[in-house]
Amino acid sequence: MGSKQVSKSRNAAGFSKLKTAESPASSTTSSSKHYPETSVDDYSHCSPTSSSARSKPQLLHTGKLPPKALQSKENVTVTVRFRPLSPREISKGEEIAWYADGETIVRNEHNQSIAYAYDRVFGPTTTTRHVYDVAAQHVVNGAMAGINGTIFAYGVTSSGKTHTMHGDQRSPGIIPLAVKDAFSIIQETPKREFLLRVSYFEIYNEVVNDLLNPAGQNLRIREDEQGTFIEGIKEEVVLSPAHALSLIAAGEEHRHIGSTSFNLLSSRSHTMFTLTIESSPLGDNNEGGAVHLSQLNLIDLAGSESSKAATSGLRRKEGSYINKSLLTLGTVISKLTDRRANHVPYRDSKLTRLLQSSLSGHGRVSLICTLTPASSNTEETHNTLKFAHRAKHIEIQAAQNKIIDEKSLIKKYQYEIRQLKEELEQFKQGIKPVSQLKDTSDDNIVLLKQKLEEEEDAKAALMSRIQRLTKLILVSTKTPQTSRVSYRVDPRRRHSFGEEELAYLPYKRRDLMDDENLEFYVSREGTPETIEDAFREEKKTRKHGLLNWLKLKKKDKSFQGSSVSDKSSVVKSDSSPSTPQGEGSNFHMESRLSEGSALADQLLESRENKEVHEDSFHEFETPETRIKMIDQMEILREQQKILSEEMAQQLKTFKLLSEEAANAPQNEDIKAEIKILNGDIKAKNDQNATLGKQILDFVIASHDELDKSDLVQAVSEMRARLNEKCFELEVKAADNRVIQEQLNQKTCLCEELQEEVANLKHQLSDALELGDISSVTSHMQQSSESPNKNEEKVIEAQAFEIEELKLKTEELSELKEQLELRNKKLAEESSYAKGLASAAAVELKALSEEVARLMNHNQRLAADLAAVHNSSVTPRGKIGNQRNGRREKFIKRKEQDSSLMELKRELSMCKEREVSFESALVEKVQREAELQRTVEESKEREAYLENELANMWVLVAKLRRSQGADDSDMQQNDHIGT
Ligand SMILES: Nc1ncnc2c1ncn2[C@@H]1O[C@H](COP(=O)(O)OP(=O)(O)OP(=O)(O)O)[C@@H](O)[C@H]1O
Repeated sequence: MGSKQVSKSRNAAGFSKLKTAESPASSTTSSSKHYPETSVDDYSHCSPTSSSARSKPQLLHTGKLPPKALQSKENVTVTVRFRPLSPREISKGEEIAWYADGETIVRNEHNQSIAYAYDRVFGPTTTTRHVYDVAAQHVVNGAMAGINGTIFAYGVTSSGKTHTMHGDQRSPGIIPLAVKDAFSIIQETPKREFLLRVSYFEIYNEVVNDLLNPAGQNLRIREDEQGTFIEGIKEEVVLSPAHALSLIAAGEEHRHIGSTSFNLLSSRSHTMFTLTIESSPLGDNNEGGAVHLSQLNLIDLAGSESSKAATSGLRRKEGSYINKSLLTLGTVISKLTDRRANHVPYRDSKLTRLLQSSLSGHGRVSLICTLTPASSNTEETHNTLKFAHRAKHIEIQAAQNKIIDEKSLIKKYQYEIRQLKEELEQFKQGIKPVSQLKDTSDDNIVLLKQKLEEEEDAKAALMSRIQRLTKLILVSTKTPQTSRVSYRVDPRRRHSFGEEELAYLPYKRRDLMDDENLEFYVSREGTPETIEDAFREEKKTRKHGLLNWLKLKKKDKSFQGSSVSDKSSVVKSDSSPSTPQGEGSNFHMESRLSEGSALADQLLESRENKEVHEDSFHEFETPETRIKMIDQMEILREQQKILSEEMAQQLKTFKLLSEEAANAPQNEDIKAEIKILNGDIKAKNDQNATLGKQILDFVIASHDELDKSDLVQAVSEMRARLNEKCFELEVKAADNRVIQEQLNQKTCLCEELQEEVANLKHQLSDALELGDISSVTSHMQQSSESPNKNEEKVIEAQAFEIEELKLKTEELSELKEQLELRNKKLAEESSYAKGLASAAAVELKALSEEVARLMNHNQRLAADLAAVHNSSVTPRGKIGNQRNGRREKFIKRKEQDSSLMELKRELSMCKEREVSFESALVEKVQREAELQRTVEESKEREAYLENELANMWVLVAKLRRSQGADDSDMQQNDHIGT
């Protein structure tokens, strides 16, 4: 069984750099050079799909056609596959938003003018087998002929990618169909021999994990002059479709799958299954023939998730990684189709890094876009259609990779087989039959017998190695003459899966959560346990396919007691006699195993197989180990056969010797030979019995082990769930740690700022104490008293600088003092002016009151005067009295006039004083403003001086430090000097 670890495996480019391993199936280190050739010896040119697959899509609603230049080149094959509306969508009353209009057009139900054309559009009832024939078969054919190929499914979550790529037992997907087809092509190509190996990995949250080797986590993507590759990924040589499918099934166990609101078993990672194909012309003299090397990459992408998806925690994190990588894929495809773009961002995600060679290289690419017709997904479906439309314009050039380098793995094995055969031939010629050793003495006979045994051992080892290597190289069982058409394969090749192969496919993979189980899911929707349970149930159901098969096999064995290899022939597909690989799931049994197997050494084999046999009791948990079991059974049976053949030969010799002994009864040598031969035959008989027992034990033990496998599976499931929970917790813990760290950082920052403020305050107050300066300077002076003459000048300069700084500081301090004094004076003046102003204001107020009083008085007098004047106009009879009265009044009036004059004078004087007070007040206000300005200026000056002072402190500190460094240098120099 070819299980090996290789350190490197090329990616989609098909560039392979292989590394040594011990087992025959191991890859070898090689710097194989291969050159793409434009002449393609392809098995697919007669594919019915090729013509349609190469027509261009056109965006009908814009009326745009692809440029002419594009039409002349080969493009990515882009097909679109609708899935039916799911029962859940139907129950929700969803309607069809997009539909397949004929074989090449997708149209929008609500806006008929929006339509896209592709190489082929598959409706919801199309079978995966038909999708394979149209979208994948030509890529597989090319890969078998040395042209790299990549097939990938793209679409939103739950649109049917995994259904299309993996499928289930009722409807096998593109991957099993491609694997089956690859082996069929080998059967149909009798002129070449092939070596197939597989790798399987996932990209989960931007981390590459090996699905064939659980220890291979977080693998690195590396690049060299030949392209991108994954460092340390495991590659396994495969011998039959069942073997390859068993590896996928084992790998799927490790893939990240989780339940989302859209899909109960949603792929949370992108997976890439790579089949590496090497082939060379058949025959022993094929040294000159070029080896074809290619890779077939089968990719199941995780689905893009819309923002509508109500996810949280881990699922959201996964979703964002998935969306980001798919977005990058979209950007890369846009750039590849935009002739003006000079940079394609392949490196932005691991997915695009690994797809780089496929998208930009010399291989065939087929993109299958899966769609849900549901109206709730209209926008997402439209985006997928646009993505598919862009992808159609990527130009590719299919070319065959031919390796000229002798170090290709198949060449290496072929060379080794030749060498071993030659060695074996030499051995055969070197071993003399016992009957030729008549003249030798007894001692010599013992020695010769020993030598003979050793040679037999070596011969057996050689045989065993030849067998193993031969088993790895796959050849057609058909002779070139019986082949229908050499190098051409029937385009309508059909793949019927044997029971054994189907067992590796999920029984009913990822059925919609709304299928038969819909009610169960819907009725209790929202409760996490329910979803969990459903998820578990679903996973269990998925495994039942394999488990049932194993149980079935167990029964078969107990009833029939026949070997597994026999069983494989029972599994031969009678349903399709035209399908070569359907004729036997153990393809390797039809390889060149039988060639020269008659002389295998049973001793060595039985020793090796005893170990294998014992180990194998613990290896029934996975399909992979089951394959090992089948192989080991085969080996045991093969050994039994070889042993029987050898015993028959020895019996023949024994018969001859007995006849000789009867003719010459005196000949002791013959008797001795007979004795030895007898012993040998007995030993072989015992070994045969042991082998029989081992086979029986093997069958019995496998029964028990198969029962245990249920338990083992349950435990591994629990373990997987536990791991998932742990991972979730880890993610949460990591989030918490990040938040905690951020909080700590903020607190630290706050503390630092507070410290800085305190420091600045402190420095300012220190700077004000000038005494410090002198102490610093004196310290500097002290430390500057260095004996080192070389440094004297520097120290002097520094001392001078410090002196200067000191002077400047003093000057500044004086200036500051003066300014402070001036400030003080100005402040005093200002307060005095303010006092004056307020006094003036009070006086002004008093004066204005006085003025108001006088004016009132004036008015009263004026009123009196008017009254007097009125009364002076009287009759003549009263003239005498009146004359006296007039005089009195005249005198009175005169008096009043003079007092009025006086009042007026007083008033005008008051007014004058008021004006003068007012002008004095204005002057004072002006003066005050001036003083205020001066105060401001002084403050500014003061701030400036403080700043200067702080700068000087910084300078002083620097000088101090440099002085310290100089001192330590000097001390060091002194130290070195001493
Ligand atoms: N063509 C189809 N015919 C019938 N059922 C289909 C078809 N395509 C998908 N389905 C069903 O739809 C469901 C979701 O499909 P699947 O798991 O393949 O989606 P997906 O795109 O791989 O989702 P995710 O990206 O979440 O992994 C499954 O139950 C599947 O059986």
